Amino acid sequence: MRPIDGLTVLTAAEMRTAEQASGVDEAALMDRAGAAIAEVVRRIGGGQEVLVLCGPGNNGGDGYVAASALRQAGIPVRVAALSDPRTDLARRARAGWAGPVEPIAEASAAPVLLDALFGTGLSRGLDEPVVESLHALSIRAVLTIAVDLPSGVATDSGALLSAYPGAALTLALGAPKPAHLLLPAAPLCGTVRVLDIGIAARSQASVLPVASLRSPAVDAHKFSRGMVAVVAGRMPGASALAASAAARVAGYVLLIGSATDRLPHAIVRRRWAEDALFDPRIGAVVIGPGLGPDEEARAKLNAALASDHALVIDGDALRLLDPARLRSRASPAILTPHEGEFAHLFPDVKGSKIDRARTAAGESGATVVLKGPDTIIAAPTGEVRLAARHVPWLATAGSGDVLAGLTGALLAGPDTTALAAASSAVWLHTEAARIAGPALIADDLTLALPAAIAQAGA
Ligand SMILES: NC(=O)C1=CN([C@@H]2O[C@H](COP(=O)(O)OP(=O)(O)OC[C@H]3O[C@@H](n4cnc5c(N)ncnc54)[C@H](O)[C@@H]3O)[C@@H](O)[C@H]2O)[C@H](O)CC1
Ligand SMILES: [K+]
Repeated sequence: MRPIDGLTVLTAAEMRTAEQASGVDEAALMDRAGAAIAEVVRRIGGGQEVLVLCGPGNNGGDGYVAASALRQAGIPVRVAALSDPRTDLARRARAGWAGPVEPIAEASAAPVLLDALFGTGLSRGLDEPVVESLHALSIRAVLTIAVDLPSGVATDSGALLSAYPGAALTLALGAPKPAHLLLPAAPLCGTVRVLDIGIAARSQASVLPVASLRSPAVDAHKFSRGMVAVVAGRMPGASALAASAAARVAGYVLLIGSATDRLPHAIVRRRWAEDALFDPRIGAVVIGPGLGPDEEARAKLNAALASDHALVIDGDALRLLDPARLRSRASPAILTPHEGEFAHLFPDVKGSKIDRARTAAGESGATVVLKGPDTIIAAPTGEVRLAARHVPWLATAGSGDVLAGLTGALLAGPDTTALAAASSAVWLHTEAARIAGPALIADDLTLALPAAIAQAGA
């Protein structure tokens, strides 16, 4: 049983391909899955009675195998089914279960509820009477565990096809799926752990790994650690937050055109001028936090786009940007839109959150950080990282400005890529929020960054 950080994420179709490519007989895979599920249930169920709910497909098949293994281990276990099994594999698993099978509507509750109704094959919402039984049994259970996925969530989009009571634990088979990470499904999964069933998972998507940062090299100097220019605008507090966050990572932070001097003294200030960005030592420019919507903002964005620098484009600058202008630039760009900004930037891009982020990155040639409780980072290559953790306290003014500054600082650093910089920034941002704790304000995030950076190994 493994935590999901850094693991490859598979869609339902990719899971089927991986299963076929594994060379392992399908029945053997189901036996492994069922045995692994039973082992976890036995360990954490404390010997209490288990009720296994089995659906008609192979998710139900996993349930029958797990029930048989639990019974063999001496755990009291009952099985309730929706209908007879409909796949050969599930029929085989059902045949291996020596006990009775109750109709789900008549089943009485047990302290441990194992939901093996539907997995990756769910194609529509569960029938209403089934939803009602599931809720009634879950309310009376002490512990609800979902096999592979909570029954009712769409594997690839995380959409909720029918109401689900919520599991404490979801045991993902072989690999995490998008629904384990995307809203609204993700919180209904509870803790997600992966059971290894001997499948090699390959795809371009993975769960955001724990950031891995190195301390500065022994011979580091401030410029070799990275120099960031933060372009200020009409609301100086926002760029001050971005610069303050950047200063925790970069060796040198230049704040350009800011009207506030309420800043750490470590941040160097300069007036805005047409040539303000003409400094070859600049490793990345952050533009957007507090920039404003006016002509001056437009001129600053034009200057940033005309420069050779790597860019982090956030906030107000996303309202002014034509993403087509990024295509001709040689240096990387990172866009950090929330859903509203994304819709403004890419009005024709539709699909699941993963599809949209990936298409936008492919079209613009930029790395796209589509922010939200289920932040997704997509690179133009099609690579995608899905954030696994979220701290709701991050929904506060200035939080995005801190992320933009942090992203710029990491992008300006040595030996990195836009995808790596954005990934580490998102991880550090959440970790700083976790450390700052409830009722945080954005300023607290900058103060918590040293501890977050230490957690990332630096
Ligand atoms: N892929 C693997 O490596 C392994 C997967 N295992 C398990 O198998 C399921 C996927 O099984 P599948 O049979 O494809 O799908 P489901 O069990 O999710 O059920 C599909 C079944 O149900 C019908 N159906 C769909 N939606 C509904 C609905 N709302 N109401 C009624 N019926 C519905 C559909 O037509 C199918 O007949 C995967 O999640 C794993 O748990 C293996 O056992 C291990 C290897
Ligand atoms: K399930």
